[in-house]
Amino acid sequence: MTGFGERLRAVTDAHGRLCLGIDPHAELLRQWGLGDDAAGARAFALRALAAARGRVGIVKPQAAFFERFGAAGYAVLEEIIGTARADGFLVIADVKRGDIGSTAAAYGQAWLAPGSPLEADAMTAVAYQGLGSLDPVIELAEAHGKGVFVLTATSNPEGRGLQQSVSGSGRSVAGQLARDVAVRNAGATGWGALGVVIGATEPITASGIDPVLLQHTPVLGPGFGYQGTRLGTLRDVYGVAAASVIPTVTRSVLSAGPDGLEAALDAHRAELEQGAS
Ligand SMILES: O=c1ccn([C@@H]2O[C@H](COP(=O)(O)O)[C@@H](O)[C@H]2O)c(=O)[nH]1
Repeated sequence: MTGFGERLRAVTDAHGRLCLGIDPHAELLRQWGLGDDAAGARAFALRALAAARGRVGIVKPQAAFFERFGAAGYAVLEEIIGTARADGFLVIADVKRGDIGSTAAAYGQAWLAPGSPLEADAMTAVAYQGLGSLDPVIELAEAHGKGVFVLTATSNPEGRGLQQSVSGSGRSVAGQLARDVAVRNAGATGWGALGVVIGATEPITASGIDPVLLQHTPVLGPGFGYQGTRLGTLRDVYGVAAASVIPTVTRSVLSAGPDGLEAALDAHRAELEQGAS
């Protein structure tokens, strides 16, 4: 079985590292002339996938925007994840799940178990109950070539007080968590199956994260585009960890409307390439 890190590397080698978020916000559905309902979210997401084909290899549907529509929204999310995976996209389900271990295990089964209706390639998870509480999810992911991205330093400013506070170890909470994740990936030859989410809205060192540690840890990087950070500044934000970052853009592409998506994606890719060179 091919591990998640290797699968992620193959996709980024083929299509670049940019990840397109698929978030059917009510305002975007209106702007696109679609209903703010499950049918509108379906048309929106299918159009976004069509634009992404051949331009990016990774997509990140945000479950919240489908959950808004209850069972009908979940049916759409199932279809979108399945269609995207069948088309060869690597799908990161942005679900931000976490709980005591036995319940976390059920989240893992929902989003990562082969054959599950919502099976994705990776999911986002929350370690507020301790990184160890996610062990069942991480073990399930490793057994099936899947990935788990743990929120570490988020892009929203409200997270900083908690995430930058100094823990008993003398490190910031974010810095300690990043270190604990890196330790688990230490045996990997390339990227491991356990990633972190580190927002792009301020340099990662401000959160007490040592970028040198992240060589084997894939980093999901939201906060580019709509939240204000330019893709061209990737290196300034992540330092030596920049090579491990999967930068994510959502509203800054999707707000271009159904007829402007391809051009917006091409412009974002070009800006990322400039910054990476
Ligand atoms: O720290 C975080 C973690 C996750 N997100 C998610 O990423 C996208 C960002 O969308 P934009 O339109 O590019 O702002 C969204 O789904 C968030 O839930 C994040 O922004 N920050």
